[in-house]
Amino acid sequence: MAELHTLAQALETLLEGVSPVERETVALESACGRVLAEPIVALRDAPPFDASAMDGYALRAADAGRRLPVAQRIAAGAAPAPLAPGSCARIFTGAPLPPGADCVVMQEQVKVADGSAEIPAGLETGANVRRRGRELAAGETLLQAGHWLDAAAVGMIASQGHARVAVRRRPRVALLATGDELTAPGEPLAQGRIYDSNRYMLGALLPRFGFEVIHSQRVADRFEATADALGAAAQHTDVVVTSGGVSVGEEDHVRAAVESRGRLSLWRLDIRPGKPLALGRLPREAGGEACFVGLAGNPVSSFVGAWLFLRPLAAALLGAPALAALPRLRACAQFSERTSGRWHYMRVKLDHQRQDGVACAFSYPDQDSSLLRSCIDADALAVIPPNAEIHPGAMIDCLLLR
Ligand SMILES: Nc1nc2c(c(=O)[nH]1)N[C@H]1C(S)=C(S)[C@@H](COP(=O)(O)OP(=O)(O)OC[C@H]3O[C@@H](n4cnc5c(N)ncnc54)[C@H](O)[C@@H]3O)O[C@H]1N2
Ligand code: MOO
Repeated sequence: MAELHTLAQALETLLEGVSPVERETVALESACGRVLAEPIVALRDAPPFDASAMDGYALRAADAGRRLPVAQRIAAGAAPAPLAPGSCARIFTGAPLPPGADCVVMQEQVKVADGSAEIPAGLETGANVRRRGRELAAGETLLQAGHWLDAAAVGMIASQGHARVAVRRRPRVALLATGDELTAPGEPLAQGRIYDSNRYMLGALLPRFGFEVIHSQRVADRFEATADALGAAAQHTDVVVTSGGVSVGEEDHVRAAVESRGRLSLWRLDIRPGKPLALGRLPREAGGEACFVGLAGNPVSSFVGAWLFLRPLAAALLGAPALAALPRLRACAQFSERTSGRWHYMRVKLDHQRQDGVACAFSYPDQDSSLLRSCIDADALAVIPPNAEIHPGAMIDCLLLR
Protein backbone atom coordinates (compact mmCIF):
# COMPACT_ATOMS: atom_id res chain seq x y z
CA MET A 1 0.00 0.00 0.00
CA ALA A 2 1.27 3.47 -0.89
CA GLU A 3 2.70 5.54 1.94
CA LEU A 4 0.43 8.13 3.61
CA HIS A 5 1.79 11.66 3.44
CA THR A 6 1.49 14.26 6.16
CA LEU A 7 -0.53 17.43 5.82
CA ALA A 8 2.70 19.46 5.97
CA GLN A 9 4.25 17.46 3.12
CA ALA A 10 1.10 17.89 1.06
CA LEU A 11 0.95 21.64 1.63
CA GLU A 12 4.60 21.99 0.68
CA THR A 13 3.98 20.02 -2.52
CA LEU A 14 0.84 21.98 -3.34
CA LEU A 15 2.37 25.42 -2.81
CA GLU A 16 5.76 24.75 -4.39
CA GLY A 17 6.49 27.39 -7.02
CA VAL A 18 3.05 29.02 -6.65
CA SER A 19 3.28 32.79 -6.94
CA PRO A 20 0.67 35.55 -6.85
CA VAL A 21 -1.50 36.12 -9.92
CA GLU A 22 -1.55 39.42 -11.84
CA ARG A 23 -3.02 42.60 -10.47
CA GLU A 24 -6.03 44.58 -11.65
CA THR A 25 -7.67 47.81 -10.62
CA VAL A 26 -11.21 47.74 -9.28
CA ALA A 27 -13.72 50.31 -8.11
CA LEU A 28 -13.84 50.56 -4.35
CA GLU A 29 -17.48 49.45 -4.39
CA SER A 30 -16.38 45.99 -5.50
CA ALA A 31 -13.15 45.77 -3.48
CA CYS A 32 -14.50 43.96 -0.42
CA GLY A 33 -13.11 40.43 -0.22
CA ARG A 34 -10.26 41.26 -2.59
CA VAL A 35 -6.54 41.33 -1.69
CA LEU A 36 -4.40 44.45 -2.05
CA ALA A 37 -1.66 44.20 -4.67
CA GLU A 38 0.18 47.24 -3.33
CA PRO A 39 0.29 49.06 -0.02
CA ILE A 40 -2.07 51.94 0.68
CA VAL A 41 -0.07 54.91 1.92
CA ALA A 42 -1.88 57.82 3.55
CA LEU A 43 -1.97 60.80 1.20
CA ARG A 44 -3.11 63.14 3.93
CA ASP A 45 -3.56 63.37 7.67
CA ALA A 46 -6.77 61.91 9.03
CA PRO A 47 -8.64 63.79 10.26
CA PRO A 48 -7.32 66.43 7.84
CA PHE A 49 -7.93 69.30 10.33
CA ASP A 50 -8.63 69.79 14.03
CA ALA A 51 -12.37 69.13 14.30
CA SER A 52 -15.03 69.49 16.94
CA ALA A 53 -16.20 66.21 18.49
CA MET A 54 -19.38 67.82 19.87
CA ASP A 55 -22.14 70.28 19.11
CA GLY A 56 -21.17 73.25 21.30
CA TYR A 57 -18.84 76.22 21.49
CA ALA A 58 -15.19 76.52 20.45
CA LEU A 59 -12.86 78.81 22.40
CA ARG A 60 -9.43 79.19 23.94
CA ALA A 61 -9.23 77.13 27.16
CA ALA A 62 -7.63 80.20 28.79
CA ASP A 63 -10.92 82.12 28.23
CA ALA A 64 -13.07 79.54 30.11
CA GLY A 65 -15.11 80.54 33.16
CA ARG A 66 -16.39 83.76 31.53
CA ARG A 67 -19.22 85.03 29.38
CA LEU A 68 -17.92 85.23 25.79
CA PRO A 69 -19.51 86.80 22.72
CA VAL A 70 -20.45 84.26 20.03
CA ALA A 71 -18.38 85.63 17.14
CA GLN A 72 -19.21 83.12 14.37
CA ARG A 73 -21.18 79.98 13.52
CA ILE A 74 -19.26 77.02 12.05
CA ALA A 75 -21.11 74.07 10.52
CA ALA A 76 -19.44 70.88 9.25
CA GLY A 77 -17.89 71.61 5.85
CA ALA A 78 -17.29 75.32 6.57
CA ALA A 79 -13.95 77.14 6.39
CA PRO A 80 -13.87 79.19 9.59
CA ALA A 81 -12.32 82.62 10.15
CA PRO A 82 -9.73 83.02 12.96
CA LEU A 83 -11.23 83.34 16.44
CA ALA A 84 -10.33 86.53 18.31
CA PRO A 85 -9.18 86.09 21.96
CA GLY A 86 -12.03 86.62 24.42
CA SER A 87 -14.70 85.29 22.03
CA CYS A 88 -16.18 81.91 21.17
CA ALA A 89 -17.74 80.26 18.11
CA ARG A 90 -20.90 78.24 17.80
CA ILE A 91 -19.65 74.94 16.37
CA PHE A 92 -21.10 71.57 15.31
CA THR A 93 -19.76 68.02 15.37
CA GLY A 94 -17.21 67.47 12.61
CA ALA A 95 -16.73 71.18 11.86
CA PRO A 96 -13.16 72.56 11.68
CA LEU A 97 -11.96 74.46 14.73
CA PRO A 98 -11.36 78.12 13.92
CA PRO A 99 -7.67 79.12 14.07
CA GLY A 100 -6.96 80.29 17.64
CA ALA A 101 -9.52 78.00 19.35
CA ASP A 102 -8.10 75.02 21.26
CA CYS A 103 -11.11 73.38 22.93
CA VAL A 104 -14.86 72.81 22.63
CA VAL A 105 -17.47 72.80 25.36
CA MET A 106 -20.71 70.82 24.86
CA GLN A 107 -23.78 72.98 24.41
CA GLU A 108 -25.49 71.24 27.38
CA GLN A 109 -22.93 72.96 29.67
CA VAL A 110 -23.44 76.44 28.23
CA LYS A 111 -26.09 79.11 28.87
CA VAL A 112 -26.60 81.40 25.88
CA ALA A 113 -28.33 84.78 26.02
CA ASP A 114 -28.13 87.97 23.97
CA GLY A 115 -25.46 86.67 21.62
CA SER A 116 -23.04 85.58 24.31
CA ALA A 117 -22.32 82.28 26.02
CA GLU A 118 -21.68 81.58 29.72
CA ILE A 119 -18.73 79.16 29.54
CA PRO A 120 -18.00 76.93 32.57
CA ALA A 121 -14.57 77.12 34.19
CA GLY A 122 -11.93 74.37 34.12
CA LEU A 123 -11.82 73.49 30.40
CA GLU A 124 -8.67 71.83 29.18
CA THR A 125 -6.81 72.49 25.96
CA GLY A 126 -7.83 69.80 23.48
CA ALA A 127 -11.14 69.03 25.20
CA ASN A 128 -13.71 67.67 22.69
CA VAL A 129 -11.30 68.22 19.80
CA ARG A 130 -10.38 65.51 17.31
CA ARG A 131 -6.79 66.37 16.59
CA ARG A 132 -5.55 66.53 13.00
CA GLY A 133 -3.65 63.29 12.17
CA ARG A 134 -5.01 61.44 15.24
CA GLU A 135 -5.99 58.43 13.11
CA LEU A 136 -3.35 58.59 10.40
CA ALA A 137 -0.39 60.77 9.45
CA ALA A 138 0.34 61.62 5.80
CA GLY A 139 2.98 59.21 4.47
CA GLU A 140 2.09 56.45 6.95
CA THR A 141 1.34 52.97 5.53
CA LEU A 142 -2.31 52.32 6.20
CA LEU A 143 -2.55 48.80 4.71
CA GLN A 144 0.16 46.44 3.50
CA ALA A 145 0.14 44.66 0.15
CA GLY A 146 -1.52 41.28 0.69
CA HIS A 147 -4.14 42.69 3.04
CA TRP A 148 -7.54 41.07 2.61
CA LEU A 149 -10.03 43.90 2.32
CA ASP A 150 -12.94 43.87 4.70
CA ALA A 151 -15.54 46.55 5.24
CA ALA A 152 -13.37 48.57 7.62
CA ALA A 153 -10.40 48.53 5.24
CA VAL A 154 -12.62 49.58 2.31
CA GLY A 155 -13.95 52.45 4.42
CA MET A 156 -10.43 53.58 5.38
CA ILE A 157 -9.34 53.55 1.74
CA ALA A 158 -12.37 55.67 0.86
CA SER A 159 -11.50 58.03 3.71
CA GLN A 160 -8.21 58.70 1.92
CA GLY A 161 -10.05 59.67 -1.25
CA HIS A 162 -9.21 56.65 -3.41
CA ALA A 163 -12.02 55.64 -5.78
CA ARG A 164 -10.13 52.65 -7.23
CA VAL A 165 -7.70 50.20 -5.74
CA ALA A 166 -5.05 47.77 -7.07
CA VAL A 167 -5.89 44.19 -6.11
CA ARG A 168 -4.95 40.70 -7.23
CA ARG A 169 -7.31 39.31 -9.82
CA ARG A 170 -9.34 36.41 -8.50
CA PRO A 171 -7.58 33.10 -9.14
CA ARG A 172 -9.69 31.10 -11.61
CA VAL A 173 -10.94 27.65 -10.76
CA ALA A 174 -12.59 24.88 -12.73
CA LEU A 175 -14.71 22.49 -10.66
CA LEU A 176 -15.24 18.94 -11.91
CA ALA A 177 -17.45 16.50 -10.03
CA THR A 178 -16.84 12.92 -11.09
CA GLY A 179 -19.37 10.14 -10.68
CA ASP A 180 -21.94 8.33 -12.83
CA GLU A 181 -24.28 8.36 -9.85
CA LEU A 182 -24.50 12.15 -9.80
CA THR A 183 -27.67 13.93 -10.84
CA ALA A 184 -28.08 17.70 -11.08
CA PRO A 185 -30.47 19.18 -8.51
CA GLY A 186 -33.77 19.90 -10.19
CA GLU A 187 -33.70 16.70 -12.27
CA PRO A 188 -35.67 13.56 -11.33
CA LEU A 189 -33.64 11.09 -9.29
CA ALA A 190 -33.34 7.61 -10.80
CA GLN A 191 -32.86 4.47 -8.72
CA GLY A 192 -29.33 4.19 -7.30
CA ARG A 193 -28.40 7.74 -8.05
CA ILE A 194 -27.81 10.73 -5.76
CA TYR A 195 -27.81 14.46 -6.23
CA ASP A 196 -24.49 16.14 -6.86
CA SER A 197 -23.93 18.23 -3.73
CA ASN A 198 -20.13 18.67 -3.80
CA ARG A 199 -20.09 20.87 -6.87
CA TYR A 200 -22.63 23.19 -5.24
CA MET A 201 -20.93 23.13 -1.84
CA LEU A 202 -17.51 23.85 -3.39
CA GLY A 203 -19.01 26.41 -5.75
CA ALA A 204 -20.28 28.24 -2.68
CA LEU A 205 -17.12 27.83 -0.59
CA LEU A 206 -14.39 28.73 -3.09
CA PRO A 207 -15.49 32.33 -3.73
CA ARG A 208 -15.21 32.85 0.02
CA PHE A 209 -11.52 32.00 -0.28
CA GLY A 210 -11.13 34.54 -3.09
CA PHE A 211 -11.47 32.23 -6.11
CA GLU A 212 -13.61 32.81 -9.17
CA VAL A 213 -15.27 29.60 -10.33
CA ILE A 214 -15.22 30.00 -14.12
CA HIS A 215 -16.19 26.46 -15.04
CA SER A 216 -18.19 23.77 -13.31
CA GLN A 217 -19.28 20.41 -14.73
CA ARG A 218 -20.05 16.80 -14.01
CA VAL A 219 -17.76 14.16 -15.50
CA ALA A 220 -18.65 10.54 -16.19
CA ASP A 221 -16.63 7.74 -14.58
CA ARG A 222 -14.62 7.01 -17.71
CA PHE A 223 -10.90 7.48 -18.17
CA GLU A 224 -11.08 9.34 -21.50
CA ALA A 225 -13.88 11.65 -20.39
CA THR A 226 -11.98 12.45 -17.18
CA ALA A 227 -8.66 13.05 -18.96
CA ASP A 228 -10.31 15.26 -21.62
CA ALA A 229 -12.19 17.29 -19.01
CA LEU A 230 -9.01 17.78 -16.93
CA GLY A 231 -6.96 18.77 -19.96
CA ALA A 232 -9.57 21.30 -21.12
CA ALA A 233 -10.20 22.67 -17.63
CA ALA A 234 -6.52 23.53 -17.15
CA GLN A 235 -6.34 25.79 -20.22
CA HIS A 236 -7.88 28.93 -18.78
CA THR A 237 -7.59 28.38 -15.05
CA ASP A 238 -5.11 28.62 -12.18
CA VAL A 239 -6.57 25.64 -10.35
CA VAL A 240 -8.51 22.54 -11.36
CA VAL A 241 -10.46 20.99 -8.51
CA THR A 242 -12.10 17.59 -8.79
CA SER A 243 -14.30 15.78 -6.33
CA GLY A 244 -14.44 12.00 -6.21
CA GLY A 245 -12.74 9.30 -8.22
CA VAL A 246 -9.39 9.47 -6.39
CA SER A 247 -9.67 6.28 -4.36
CA VAL A 248 -8.71 2.75 -5.40
CA GLY A 249 -11.82 1.37 -7.16
CA GLU A 250 -11.89 0.53 -10.88
CA GLU A 251 -14.28 3.45 -11.37
CA ASP A 252 -11.76 5.90 -9.91
CA HIS A 253 -10.01 7.43 -12.96
CA VAL A 254 -8.83 10.79 -11.73
CA ARG A 255 -5.25 9.90 -10.79
CA ALA A 256 -4.56 8.04 -14.00
CA ALA A 257 -6.13 10.89 -15.98
CA VAL A 258 -3.91 13.47 -14.23
CA GLU A 259 -0.86 11.32 -14.93
CA SER A 260 -1.81 11.09 -18.61
CA ARG A 261 -2.37 14.84 -19.06
CA GLY A 262 0.08 16.28 -16.53
CA ARG A 263 1.77 15.03 -13.43
CA LEU A 264 0.56 13.63 -10.14
CA SER A 265 2.80 14.86 -7.30
CA LEU A 266 1.26 13.28 -4.24
CA TRP A 267 -1.59 10.97 -3.24
CA ARG A 268 -3.03 9.81 0.08
CA LEU A 269 -2.67 11.59 3.40
CA ASP A 270 -2.71 10.55 7.03
CA ILE A 271 -5.88 12.55 7.65
CA ARG A 272 -9.50 11.68 8.19
CA PRO A 273 -11.58 12.64 6.34
CA GLY A 274 -9.78 13.14 3.05
CA LYS A 275 -7.25 10.31 2.92
CA PRO A 276 -7.29 9.78 -0.87
CA LEU A 277 -6.60 13.47 -1.68
CA ALA A 278 -4.39 13.85 -4.76
CA LEU A 279 -2.22 16.79 -5.88
CA GLY A 280 -0.50 17.59 -9.14
CA ARG A 281 -0.08 19.95 -12.04
CA LEU A 282 -1.79 20.15 -15.44
CA PRO A 283 -0.04 21.94 -18.33
CA ARG A 284 -1.59 24.74 -20.36
CA GLU A 285 -0.98 24.82 -24.11
CA ALA A 286 -0.22 28.52 -23.90
CA GLY A 287 2.46 27.84 -21.28
CA GLY A 288 2.50 27.40 -17.53
CA GLU A 289 0.56 24.95 -15.43
CA ALA A 290 -2.65 24.82 -13.44
CA CYS A 291 -2.54 23.38 -9.94
CA PHE A 292 -4.56 20.20 -9.59
CA VAL A 293 -6.35 19.36 -6.34
CA GLY A 294 -8.28 16.09 -6.32
CA LEU A 295 -10.61 16.08 -3.35
CA ALA A 296 -12.00 12.81 -2.05
CA GLY A 297 -15.61 12.34 -3.06
CA ASN A 298 -17.26 11.89 0.29
CA PRO A 299 -18.91 15.27 0.85
CA VAL A 300 -17.18 15.96 4.17
CA SER A 301 -13.85 14.90 2.69
CA SER A 302 -14.35 17.51 -0.03
CA PHE A 303 -15.44 20.15 2.47
CA VAL A 304 -12.54 19.58 4.88
CA GLY A 305 -10.06 19.21 2.01
CA ALA A 306 -11.16 22.57 0.62
CA TRP A 307 -10.51 24.30 3.94
CA LEU A 308 -7.16 22.56 4.47
CA PHE A 309 -5.81 22.91 0.92
CA LEU A 310 -7.75 25.35 -1.22
CA ARG A 311 -7.69 28.12 1.40
CA PRO A 312 -3.85 28.10 1.63
CA LEU A 313 -3.65 27.79 -2.15
CA ALA A 314 -5.86 30.86 -2.51
CA ALA A 315 -3.61 32.69 -0.03
CA ALA A 316 -0.52 31.86 -2.14
CA LEU A 317 -2.19 32.85 -5.42
CA LEU A 318 -3.44 36.08 -3.88
CA GLY A 319 -0.17 36.92 -2.12
CA ALA A 320 -1.98 37.03 1.23
CA PRO A 321 0.17 35.04 3.68
CA ALA A 322 -2.05 35.95 6.63
CA LEU A 323 -4.80 33.79 5.08
CA ALA A 324 -2.56 30.75 4.60
CA ALA A 325 -3.26 29.12 7.96
CA LEU A 326 -6.66 28.82 9.60
CA PRO A 327 -6.73 30.58 12.99
CA ARG A 328 -6.13 28.14 15.88
CA LEU A 329 -7.96 28.08 19.18
CA ARG A 330 -7.54 25.81 22.20
CA ALA A 331 -10.89 24.53 23.35
CA CYS A 332 -12.26 22.14 25.92
CA ALA A 333 -13.63 18.97 24.31
CA GLN A 334 -17.20 18.04 25.31
CA PHE A 335 -17.01 14.65 23.58
CA SER A 336 -15.11 11.40 23.49
CA GLU A 337 -13.16 10.21 20.48
CA ARG A 338 -10.68 7.44 19.82
CA THR A 339 -8.65 8.10 16.68
CA SER A 340 -7.23 5.69 14.14
CA GLY A 341 -3.70 5.97 12.78
CA ARG A 342 -4.73 9.18 11.01
CA TRP A 343 -5.19 12.78 12.20
CA HIS A 344 -8.89 13.39 12.68
CA TYR A 345 -10.45 16.69 11.64
CA MET A 346 -13.75 16.65 13.51
CA ARG A 347 -16.52 19.10 12.80
CA VAL A 348 -17.30 20.95 16.03
CA LYS A 349 -19.43 23.82 17.19
CA LEU A 350 -17.72 26.18 19.62
CA ASP A 351 -19.42 27.81 22.55
CA HIS A 352 -17.32 30.63 23.93
CA GLN A 353 -19.52 31.22 26.97
CA ARG A 354 -19.54 27.85 28.61
CA GLN A 355 -16.57 27.50 30.98
CA ASP A 356 -14.78 30.46 32.60
CA GLY A 357 -14.00 32.02 29.26
CA VAL A 358 -12.60 28.77 27.82
CA ALA A 359 -14.30 27.86 24.55
CA CYS A 360 -16.05 24.49 24.59
CA ALA A 361 -16.12 22.25 21.51
CA PHE A 362 -19.20 20.12 20.79
CA SER A 363 -18.76 17.54 18.07
CA TYR A 364 -21.47 16.53 15.61
CA PRO A 365 -22.47 13.10 16.95
CA ASP A 366 -21.87 11.13 13.73
CA GLN A 367 -18.56 12.07 12.14
CA ASP A 368 -18.82 9.79 9.10
CA SER A 369 -17.35 11.52 6.05
CA SER A 370 -20.48 10.90 3.97
CA LEU A 371 -22.59 13.20 6.17
CA LEU A 372 -22.36 16.78 4.98
CA ARG A 373 -24.90 17.61 7.65
CA SER A 374 -22.02 17.44 10.17
CA CYS A 375 -20.64 20.60 8.54
CA ILE A 376 -23.78 22.67 9.02
CA ASP A 377 -23.12 25.15 11.82
CA ALA A 378 -19.61 23.74 12.32
CA ASP A 379 -17.38 26.67 13.14
CA ALA A 380 -14.16 24.75 13.60
CA LEU A 381 -12.30 21.54 12.88
CA ALA A 382 -11.03 19.88 16.05
CA VAL A 383 -7.62 18.39 15.27
CA ILE A 384 -7.12 15.10 17.10
CA PRO A 385 -3.73 13.37 16.73
CA PRO A 386 -3.45 9.75 15.53
CA ASN A 387 -3.94 6.89 18.02
CA ALA A 388 -5.29 9.21 20.71
CA GLU A 389 -8.16 8.91 23.13
CA ILE A 390 -10.00 12.10 23.97
CA HIS A 391 -12.47 12.49 26.81
CA PRO A 392 -14.69 15.39 27.85
CA GLY A 393 -12.56 18.06 29.52
CA ALA A 394 -9.48 17.45 27.36
CA MET A 395 -7.97 20.59 25.86
CA ILE A 396 -7.78 20.26 22.08
CA ASP A 397 -6.60 22.32 19.12
CA CYS A 398 -9.29 23.69 16.83
CA LEU A 399 -8.94 25.30 13.41
CA LEU A 400 -11.49 28.04 12.94
CA LEU A 401 -13.45 27.88 9.69
CA ARG A 402 -13.02 31.52 8.75
N1 LIG B 1 -11.11 -0.12 -0.78
C1 LIG B 1 -11.10 1.13 -0.41
N2 LIG B 1 -12.18 1.88 -0.56
C2 LIG B 1 -12.20 3.16 -0.18
C3 LIG B 1 -11.04 3.71 0.42
C4 LIG B 1 -9.89 2.93 0.55
O1 LIG B 1 -8.84 3.37 1.04
N3 LIG B 1 -9.96 1.64 0.11
N4 LIG B 1 -11.11 5.00 0.86
C5 LIG B 1 -12.41 5.47 1.27
C6 LIG B 1 -12.33 6.86 1.58
S1 LIG B 1 -11.55 7.25 3.00
C7 LIG B 1 -12.94 7.80 0.82
S2 LIG B 1 -12.91 9.43 1.33
C8 LIG B 1 -13.62 7.50 -0.42
C9 LIG B 1 -13.18 8.49 -1.49
O2 LIG B 1 -13.27 7.95 -2.70
P1 LIG B 1 -13.29 8.79 -4.04
O3 LIG B 1 -12.58 10.08 -3.89
O4 LIG B 1 -12.86 7.91 -5.11
O5 LIG B 1 -14.80 9.20 -4.19
P2 LIG B 1 -15.99 8.40 -4.87
O6 LIG B 1 -15.76 6.94 -4.73
O7 LIG B 1 -16.17 8.95 -6.22
O8 LIG B 1 -17.17 8.87 -3.95
C10 LIG B 1 -17.18 8.61 -2.58
C11 LIG B 1 -18.59 8.87 -2.05
O9 LIG B 1 -18.91 10.23 -2.21
C12 LIG B 1 -20.07 10.39 -3.01
N5 LIG B 1 -19.89 11.53 -3.90
C13 LIG B 1 -18.94 11.64 -4.85
N6 LIG B 1 -19.07 12.80 -5.50
C14 LIG B 1 -20.14 13.42 -4.97
C15 LIG B 1 -20.80 14.65 -5.23
N7 LIG B 1 -20.37 15.47 -6.20
N8 LIG B 1 -21.86 14.99 -4.48
C16 LIG B 1 -22.32 14.16 -3.52
N9 LIG B 1 -21.72 12.98 -3.21
C17 LIG B 1 -20.67 12.61 -3.94
C18 LIG B 1 -20.15 9.10 -3.81
O10 LIG B 1 -21.44 8.86 -4.27
C19 LIG B 1 -19.64 8.10 -2.80
O11 LIG B 1 -20.66 7.74 -1.92
O12 LIG B 1 -13.33 6.18 -0.82
C20 LIG B 1 -13.47 5.21 0.22
N10 LIG B 1 -13.33 3.89 -0.34
O1 MOO C 1 -10.80 9.90 4.08
MO1 MOO C 1 -12.32 9.32 3.81
O2 MOO C 1 -12.39 10.91 3.56
O3 MOO C 1 -12.09 8.94 5.55
O4 MOO C 1 -13.89 9.24 4.29
